[in-house]
Amino acid sequence: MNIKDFDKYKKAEKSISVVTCYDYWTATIIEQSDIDAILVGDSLAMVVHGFNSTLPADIELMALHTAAVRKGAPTKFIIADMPFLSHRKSINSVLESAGRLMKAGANAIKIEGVTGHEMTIKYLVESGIPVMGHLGLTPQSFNSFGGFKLQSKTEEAVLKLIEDGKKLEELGCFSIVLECIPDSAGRRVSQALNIPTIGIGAGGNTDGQVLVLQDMLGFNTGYTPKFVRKFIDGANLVKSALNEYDSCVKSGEFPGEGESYGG
Ligand SMILES: Nc1nc(=O)c2c([nH]1)NC[C@@H]1CN(c3ccc(C(=O)N[C@@H](CCC(=O)O)C(=O)O)cc3)CN21
Ligand SMILES: CC(C)C(=O)C(=O)O
Ligand SMILES: [Mg+2]
Repeated sequence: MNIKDFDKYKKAEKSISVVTCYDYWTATIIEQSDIDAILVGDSLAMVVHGFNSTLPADIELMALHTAAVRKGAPTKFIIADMPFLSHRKSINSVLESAGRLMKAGANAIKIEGVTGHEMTIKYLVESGIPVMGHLGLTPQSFNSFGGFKLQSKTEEAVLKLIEDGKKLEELGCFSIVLECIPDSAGRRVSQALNIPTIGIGAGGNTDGQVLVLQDMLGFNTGYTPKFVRKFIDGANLVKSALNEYDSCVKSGEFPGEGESYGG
C-alpha cells in the first residue's frame, strides 16, 4: 500500500493490518505476506535489546533497524518511530532526525503525543515527511503514567482524546495509532476522524490493528498484555527445532550424506 491507500481503506471500510519489524530476515518474510504496513517501533529497545522501557532507543538505533527492514521489505509501506525526546528538540534537530529515518528507507515517521509539538508536526508534514500520530498509552511517557496503564478511562479523558485526534488530523497526520484504551473510546475517536486509526489494545472498531510481531508469533515468553493474540506458538516451535538439532548432532544423525561434500 502507499500513503493514499490509508484514506482509501477507511472510505472502503477495509481494515489496515500492521505489524512491527526490526530486522532484515523477518522483513523478507513480511514482504511475502499480505500485511499492509510495517512499523519499525521503538519497542525494539525492549523486544530486541532487552531494556524495560522504550526510552533507550535513539535515532542511531532506529535508523540502523529501519535500513535493515527496508532491505528485506523493498515494497512495503514502512513507518519508523521517532524515539524518546527526538521530536521535542529544536526544529533543526528534529528535521535531522526525521530525515535520517526517511533516508534509511521509511515512508513515514510516527510521533507520540501532540501537546507542545503541534508546530513540529505541521512543519514535518510540510517538508514532505508523512507523520503518523500516536495517542492513548504513549509508552515514552510511562514514567508520567506510572506504568503501562490503560488510558482514557473517564468521559473527560475520552473527550480530550477525541480533541487531540482532531488536532493531529488538522496538523496533517495521515493516520493515528491508538494504544491501550477502552473499546468505546477507540470507536468514538475512529468515528470522529476522517483519517484512519490503527489500534493496539483499542478494541475492534478502529480502522486497523497493529501488534508487536514477536507477541503475535508467540516469541514473547515474558509478560504479554491482554490485547495480544498468539497466532502461532513460536517459542515452543523454535525450542522443538533446537532440541531436535541438538539430538541429531549428538546422535551423529546430522549431518547426513546429502549435507556433506563426500570424497
Ligand atoms: N512486546 C511488546 N509488546 C507491546 O505491545 C509493547 C511493547 N512490547 N513495548 C512498548 C509498548 C508497551 N506496551 C504495553 C505494555 C504493557 C501493557 C499492560 O500491561 N497493560 C495492562 C493494562 C493494565 C491496566 O491499566 O488496566 C493489561 O492488563 O494488558 C500494555 C501495553 C505496548 N507496547
Ligand atoms: C506498539 C507500537 C504502536 C509502537 O509504537 C512500537 O512498537 O514501538
Ligand atoms: Mg513505539
